[in-house]
Amino acid sequence: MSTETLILDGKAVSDDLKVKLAVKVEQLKAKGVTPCLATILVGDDPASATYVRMKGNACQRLGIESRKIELKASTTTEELIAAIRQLNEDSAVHGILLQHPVPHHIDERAAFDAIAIEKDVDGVTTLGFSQNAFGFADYPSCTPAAIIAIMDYYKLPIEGKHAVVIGRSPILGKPVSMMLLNRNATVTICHSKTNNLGDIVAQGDIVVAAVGKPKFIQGEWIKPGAVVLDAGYNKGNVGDVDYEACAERASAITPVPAGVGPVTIATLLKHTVEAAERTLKS
Ligand SMILES: Nc1nc2c(c(=O)[nH]1)N[C@@H](CN(C=O)c1ccc(C(=O)N[C@@H](CCC(=O)O)C(=O)O)cc1)CN2
Repeated sequence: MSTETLILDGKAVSDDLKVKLAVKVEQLKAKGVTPCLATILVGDDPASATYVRMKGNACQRLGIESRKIELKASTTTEELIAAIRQLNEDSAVHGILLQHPVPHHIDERAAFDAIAIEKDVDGVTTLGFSQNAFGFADYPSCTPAAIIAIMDYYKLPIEGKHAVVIGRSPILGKPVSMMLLNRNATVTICHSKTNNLGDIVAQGDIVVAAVGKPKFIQGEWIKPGAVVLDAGYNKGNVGDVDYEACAERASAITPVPAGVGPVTIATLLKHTVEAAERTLKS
């Protein structure tokens, strides 16, 4: 790795966010409101169970209530939607998180869209996505928001830069592309059918890896001085970026672990606290 390369420390960014959140949680509690996040886990995917547990633990550490809903793998779309509607109606619940992915037989889009917009702290509904695309979402999707938060924390410029996003998922590649566009970057979105991927990545001043394939982004693709953000969370805590090789050329890079991941969780907590604050205003 070049000695010049800045390691973008997600733990530092998330700790900074959490310090501010702890104050807000205390203020809310003094007013009789305990922020509450309901997490829904369907089935028994061990990685998903780990992520949900991490979210619950993070809530607990900050004094946010977390309510864990665990549904069996055979749950139908209708049953899942009924559970979500119950949480929509529960005034003690401020945010709802449905862990992705759900088992294949479930219509995940329909389930996401059953979440009331004011409780969509994970930014997964079609309406939330659209609001984010227009640039006025209360709760943009958490990993995209985490990527922007890391860039802002380190004062890395976005405006005028060419951002290359690899991945087009509805909770990551697409929303982060819109957020970068709304910050006046020129955005290229690449995906599994993109020809000459390496040549396109090599044009990026900012490279966001959200492809879901371990060590997929090669060092020789990276333009010298580019900022590399790795949103990958593959098995064994391996990112989408070949870290050592990319760090040789990048001016700044997020590691995995301790890069985008912790900020994603802190962002979810931030949105939950904001949702609780909004109930006092309405
Ligand atoms: N409904 C959602 N589902 C999923 C999302 C999401 O944002 N909303 N994102 C991913 C997984 N994910 C959160 O759910 C997630 C993955 C990894 C981490 C993280 O902090 N990882 C650590 C390493 C893990 C560890 O310490 O054991 C790190 O990078 O340092 C956070 C969130 C898919 N599903």
